[in-house]
Amino acid sequence: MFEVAYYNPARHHQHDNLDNEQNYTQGPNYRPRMYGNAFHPGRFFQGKGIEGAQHHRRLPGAFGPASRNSYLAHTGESTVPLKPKVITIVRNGPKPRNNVKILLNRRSVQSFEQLMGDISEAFGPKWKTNKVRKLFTTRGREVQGVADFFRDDDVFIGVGNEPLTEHDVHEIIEEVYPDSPYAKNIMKDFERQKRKKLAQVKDPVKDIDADKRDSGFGEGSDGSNRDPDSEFVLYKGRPTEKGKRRNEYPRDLEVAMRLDKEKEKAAHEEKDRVRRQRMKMIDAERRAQEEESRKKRQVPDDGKVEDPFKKMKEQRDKEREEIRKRKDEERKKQEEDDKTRRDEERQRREKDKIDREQAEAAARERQAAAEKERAEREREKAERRAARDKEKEQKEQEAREKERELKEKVNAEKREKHHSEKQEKDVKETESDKHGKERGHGEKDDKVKEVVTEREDKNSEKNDKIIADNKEKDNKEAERRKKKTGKNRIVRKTKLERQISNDNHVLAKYELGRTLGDGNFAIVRLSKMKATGVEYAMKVIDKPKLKGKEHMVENEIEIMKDCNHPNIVKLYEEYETSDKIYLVMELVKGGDLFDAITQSVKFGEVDSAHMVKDLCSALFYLHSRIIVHRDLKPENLLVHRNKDMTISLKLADFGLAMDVKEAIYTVCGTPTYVAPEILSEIGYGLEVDMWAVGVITYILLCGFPPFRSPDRNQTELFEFIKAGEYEFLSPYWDNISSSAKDLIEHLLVVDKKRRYTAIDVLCHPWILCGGDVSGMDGARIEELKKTSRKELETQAALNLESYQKMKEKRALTG
Ligand SMILES: Nc1ncnc2c1ncn2[C@@H]1O[C@H](COP(=O)(O)OP(=O)(O)OP(=O)(O)O)[C@@H](O)[C@H]1O
Repeated sequence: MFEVAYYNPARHHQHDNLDNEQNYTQGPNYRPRMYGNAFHPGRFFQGKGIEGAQHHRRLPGAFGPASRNSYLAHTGESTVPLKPKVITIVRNGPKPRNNVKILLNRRSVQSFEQLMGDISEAFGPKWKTNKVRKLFTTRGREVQGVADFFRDDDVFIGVGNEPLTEHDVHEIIEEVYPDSPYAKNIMKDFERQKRKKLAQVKDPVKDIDADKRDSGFGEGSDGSNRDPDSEFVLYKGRPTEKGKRRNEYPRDLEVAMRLDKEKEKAAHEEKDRVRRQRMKMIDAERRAQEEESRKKRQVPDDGKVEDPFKKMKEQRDKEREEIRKRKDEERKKQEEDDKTRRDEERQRREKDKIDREQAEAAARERQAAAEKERAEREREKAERRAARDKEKEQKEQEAREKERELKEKVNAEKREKHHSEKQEKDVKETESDKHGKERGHGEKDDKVKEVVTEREDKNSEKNDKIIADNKEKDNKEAERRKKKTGKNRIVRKTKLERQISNDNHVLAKYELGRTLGDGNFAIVRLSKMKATGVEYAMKVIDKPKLKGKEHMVENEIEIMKDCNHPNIVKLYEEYETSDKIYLVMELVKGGDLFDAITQSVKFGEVDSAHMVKDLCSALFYLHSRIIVHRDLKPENLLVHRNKDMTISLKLADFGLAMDVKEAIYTVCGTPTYVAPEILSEIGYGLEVDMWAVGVITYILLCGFPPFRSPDRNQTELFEFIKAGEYEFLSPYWDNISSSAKDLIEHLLVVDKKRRYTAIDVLCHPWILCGGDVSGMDGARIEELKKTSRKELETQAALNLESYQKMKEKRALTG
């Protein structure tokens, strides 16, 4: 802290100058100011740069006496600028004007703005709404910085948004220096100069605008070319309510002071100018020297010695920057590439998806079209088949008619013959009677004649009785033969002999066991005759399922019951109930050949040859009776395992079998085994079975069929069959004998006339040698072939004869 020394020259004159004061500042509303204890030295305003301040808010005599410094400033005495000083701030505004005194310490002032804020605050609680925005000296200079406070002036005029007029300044000077003669002189001078200057100044606004940037303080205020009038620039304030600016200048007051100071300042300025010029020269000289030495040392332009580390660092930074840039570029490029790749990928996926969908749609359409076409074909086929079946039915009907007629004819002839024989006998008896009569019975002659005549008359009546008697005799004979052949020999019954029964009756006789297999219309079950304990295979046919195909079962039964061959499944009994037909058959325990192939995949040539021989033996038997099976396939060949572990086959399922009286056109069978002539619909016969033998033989030896469609396309398969296109695929056929292949080649022949018959097969060397021709002598084989053929042909003739006789006999017996 330091003490403030006050010097108040006005204090002694305050009462004396009241009138003058009034005269000088009065206006119509002038209110005389109270003087006296206007200054309170004990209170100072505390701010950052302000040591203390005394408020005088609208107190009478608000203006205290000016300090010595202020006085000296006006008298032109020099001051000590950086010492702490007390300054008076007069707030411009309506009278009485407020003022504050502030003790300023140059060192503790931080900024001009802060100081301005503190000054505003010093004017009391309403300072925020009535801020001091600018400060002027009593000479009209604007305070621009802190340094301005420490020059000659110690009284300043604080201005807010309101304008500061010349009149205001006059009033304030009068208030601050009420009794000073100097102030009066100033005013006079001011008026005089004003008049003079106003006359000289052509465009004051221009001058003011040019000069208002220069407050007259600080560095800029010492320019020698400056217009002296510019120092009178005052604060213009805001536009008036009417929007006009009040550009009024207190020049008159200041002119005198300015002129006084001008000379002094000019001298100072001249000194300064010379000094600065000298300094400039010295500075230029120094720079030149430095430049020279820098060049010598090759130092950089900034005048500093080049730092190698700094250079390295710069170099490194530069490199890093380049690397970073390069990486950025690479990254950007990579990102662009990735984006392009992703876009391409997405486009490709979308295209694929569209292609796939189109392909699927096209496939669906194709499939739908194919299905439609297939359905159409099936429909046409079914129509053709129905037509053929109808035709066949008619033919069969006709045949049955013929047969019945023939039977009737035969019966008539028989009856005729029998009748004539009887008559002959009667005649003979009559003759002997006649002889007897002649030998003593002559009286009876007339009676005999009567009897003969009577018999002749009753001939027709008796015929029926005789036929009935004969039938009875036949039945008795059959019964007798049955008893004679033993218990295991079951006499096969004719169709007429089918026992009409009920399920309970069958189940009372047979015990039904597990299912052995099933087909389209039937289920085959293991069964045991309760009385004997002998096992059979019981085929239980579902009649409702048969609807429309009853003739097939009739065929099957008709043919089976006439067959008696070791390689054909035997039929022993048949029962019919309201909804079922029971067929009691020979039991074959080894399952079917299909399962056997599935288990073994394929068979050796020896086993295969034996199986083919069995099959062809059965076919030889059937074919010699002119019966075609039409459904030869591994599923219908039952496997019988012999005690010596060899396999025998037994032919079953005669559902499609039939007598061949003429060419058959019915398309039937199983696709893999069907013969080309069935497909070509040119009419077929027994040969179709031999084609199937060829297919089965092929399968036995390699495990797969000769005609295959890779796409399981039946049309394609049939095309292969019709063309007879097959091959002995390597490596499967590499080790199979040419003899076996030769047999197959003679069976899978499209031309049915050139195709091997069952006799041909049974006489083929491969069959004759049991699948092993290696050790067989050629001549021996030829001899065997001949004898075998001869035997078979004879046998075939006998078979046919006996079959025909049997048929005839059956026809005769009704
Ligand atoms: N005598 C039998 N001994 C043992 N099993 C048999 C016998 N007969 C048939 N089977 C078994 O029953 C299955 C069906 O027999 P079968 O073929 O006679 O019936 P299906 O109804 O005529 O058949 P599909 O509908 O194929 O013509 C045969 O595949 C076989 O496995």
